[in-house]
Amino acid sequence: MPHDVLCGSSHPTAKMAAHRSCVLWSYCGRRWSWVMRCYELPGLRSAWAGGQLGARQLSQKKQATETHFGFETVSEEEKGGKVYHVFESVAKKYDVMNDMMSLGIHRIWKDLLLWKMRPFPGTQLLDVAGGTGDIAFRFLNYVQAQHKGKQKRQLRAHQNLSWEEIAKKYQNEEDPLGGSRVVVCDINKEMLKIGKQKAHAQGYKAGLAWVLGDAEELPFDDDKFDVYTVAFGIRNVTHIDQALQEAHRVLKPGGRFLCLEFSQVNNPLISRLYDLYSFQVIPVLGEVIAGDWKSYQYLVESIRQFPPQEEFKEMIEDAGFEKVTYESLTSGIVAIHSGFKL
Ligand SMILES: COc1cc(O)cc(C/C=C(\C)CC/C=C(\C)CC/C=C(\C)CC/C=C(\C)CC/C=C(\C)CC/C=C(\C)CC/C=C(\C)CC/C=C(\C)CC/C=C(\C)CCC=C(C)C)c1O
Ligand SMILES: C[S@@+](CC[C@H](N)C(=O)[O-])C[C@H]1O[C@@H](n2cnc3c(N)ncnc32)[C@H](O)[C@@H]1O
Repeated sequence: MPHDVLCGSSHPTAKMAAHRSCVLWSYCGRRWSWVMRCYELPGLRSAWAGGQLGARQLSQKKQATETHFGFETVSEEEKGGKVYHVFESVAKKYDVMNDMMSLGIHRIWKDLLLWKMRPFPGTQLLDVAGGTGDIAFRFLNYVQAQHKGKQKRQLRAHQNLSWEEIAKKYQNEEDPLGGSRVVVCDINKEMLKIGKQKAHAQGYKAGLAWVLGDAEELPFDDDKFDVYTVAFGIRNVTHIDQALQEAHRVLKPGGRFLCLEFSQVNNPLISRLYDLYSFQVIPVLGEVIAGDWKSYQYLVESIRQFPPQEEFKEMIEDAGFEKVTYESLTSGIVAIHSGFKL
């Protein structure tokens, strides 16, 4: 019964909670303890139990300072520190964990993000919550390959060049990226440290900068970037609406917002298997590979707290983006949302 009541509610927090309870119902069956945890969300328990105006007003006041960290209710001040600790703790094993958990599928999702972006020569990209640099490295590979292709086509077009002239053209090429640049911005020093080590080991140098910064308060001027990406990052931010407004602020008019994030699975059978896999396998892998069950428990819980495709689309529109669309991948395990600053 509470499930129906919550699903019918129009209050945003209740709507999100209703979504969560739907997810947990389908997974939990008769595991009442999990269902009860849904009602421990900010404000909901008192609104449900009290059912009186006073209690509701009180809970709404509480909502202003409380948020969630996975399935746990924490104060907004606490959340940032807890998220910081998670990524500080997993940084060294982050990349190997992603390959193990997804059997490499996360690489395909990240490639698809780049193919969707189709950066043009000279693109200025800001990759927020960029962590160990996966999106940035893909971007550099893409623009370098694109620039080489363009150079080859230009040379082929000049039929009568001597080999010396061709060699000279290659040697004089000052910028193999054709003016494109990427800034990786992340709040976590340890994640950036691993990213920089990877960049050094893999030979990425030009066109790449690492900046310590908060998605909610970006250390960049207005109208600076052509593209803003955030991959598996926005779910961890305390005030998602603020991060979206910051994305809008730093993009140039005409600039594009692209977000790759976990979303809602749309196939009931896959959803069941995915829930089983998430809750029974991922924390175990976290413990065995990274020696960190809790951080991977947080990962799977935070995925269930994140709004589904349509709701997140509306949040992006509320931040001022236009022509907002999304594409669900792998049955909705993840989705790529896109929007433009016009
Ligand atoms: C702390 O925060 C974080 C830390 C991080 O390291 C990363 C992130 C951000 C996240 C990423 C960058 C991506 C990370 C990727 C994932 C979280 C995984 C996403 C999951 C998938 C792509 C696989 C989805 C799985 C299914 C659709 C269900 C299929 C599952 C099964 C057939 C297994 C069902 C499980 C059970 C019945 C439970 C008992 C099973 C066992 C003990 C055997 C264990 C089996 C395996 C290890 C096989 C694993 C199978 C797959 C990966 C399936 C792949 C197939 C498909 C996609 C169809 C971050 O925030
Ligand atoms: C799951 S990782 C994603 C890393 C990378 N984008 C990828 O796709 O592999 C999430 C990242 O978000 C960062 N993060 C969390 N909260 C943040 C915030 N408020 N501002 C900037 N980065 C944040 C974490 O430090 C972490 O590096």
